[in-house]
Amino acid sequence: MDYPGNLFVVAAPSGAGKSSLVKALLELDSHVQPSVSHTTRPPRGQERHGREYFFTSEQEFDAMVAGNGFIEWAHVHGRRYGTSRKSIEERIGQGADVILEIDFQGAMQVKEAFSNAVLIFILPPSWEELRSRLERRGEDAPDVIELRLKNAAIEMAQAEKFDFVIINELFERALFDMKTVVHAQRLKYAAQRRARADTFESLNIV
Ligand SMILES: Nc1ncnc2c1ncn2[C@@H]1O[C@H](COP(=O)(O)OP(=O)(O)OP(=O)(O)O)[C@@H](O)[C@H]1O
Ligand SMILES: Nc1nc2c(ncn2[C@@H]2O[C@H](COP(=O)(O)O)[C@@H](O)[C@H]2O)c(=O)[nH]1
Repeated sequence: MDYPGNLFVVAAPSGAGKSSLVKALLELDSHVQPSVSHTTRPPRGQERHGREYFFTSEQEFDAMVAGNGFIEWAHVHGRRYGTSRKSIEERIGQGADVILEIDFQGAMQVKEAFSNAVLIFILPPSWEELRSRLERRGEDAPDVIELRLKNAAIEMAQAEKFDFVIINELFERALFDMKTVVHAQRLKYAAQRRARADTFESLNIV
């Protein structure tokens, strides 16, 4: 199905900075809307239901899976996370651009279902910096940080399957790269739609 809005998917190992980059992009570009995922993990710190995530029970999550309620879902760091089908299809159907912050397994599922989706992978500049960002963030217990670093190796091996890879060393540089990808996709999509409309017109197809 062809939707008028664009779908952007941002994945990265935990701590690489994807939430910070997406937040900054949303502040600069009011046409891009965030997606709020469902998760079975408990809230951290100041997180609120419906803002960072919809925090759901295992049973609620099972029911959404059974009802085909997710465009993608995956086990990540021992919990389940998923993106609501209804919310995404409604918004891109109305012409909004939606950005998903999800893991690589989910990103691959999105590309299968939405071939026009643009997949962006964020890499940290080094392992030392990734560890230090997770530690400085101060939101995860040491054993959780170790698990996230272990999973990071598996996740980073998937980077080459993405359309774009951005290295988040200098934050402003990485943000500029992400903005460029978003704008380029809009221009490309608009040009494709115009070319198709022109062809239809010249062939007298309504
Ligand atoms: N370019 C950067 N330089 C230095 N610190 C950064 C940079 N980008 C992000 N950070 C910091 O690194 C930490 C991790 O960033 P963030 O929470 O955005 O990561 P994430 O990839 O979204 O992680 P998760 O998947 O666990 O949510 C935060 O404290 C953030 O302020
Ligand atoms: N496949 C999906 N992955 C998701 C989704 N929402 C978030 N995530 C990823 O989970 C990890 C951990 O997130 P955290 O908030 O617990 O630190 C991170 O890589 C997210 O990108 C989703 O809907 N689907």
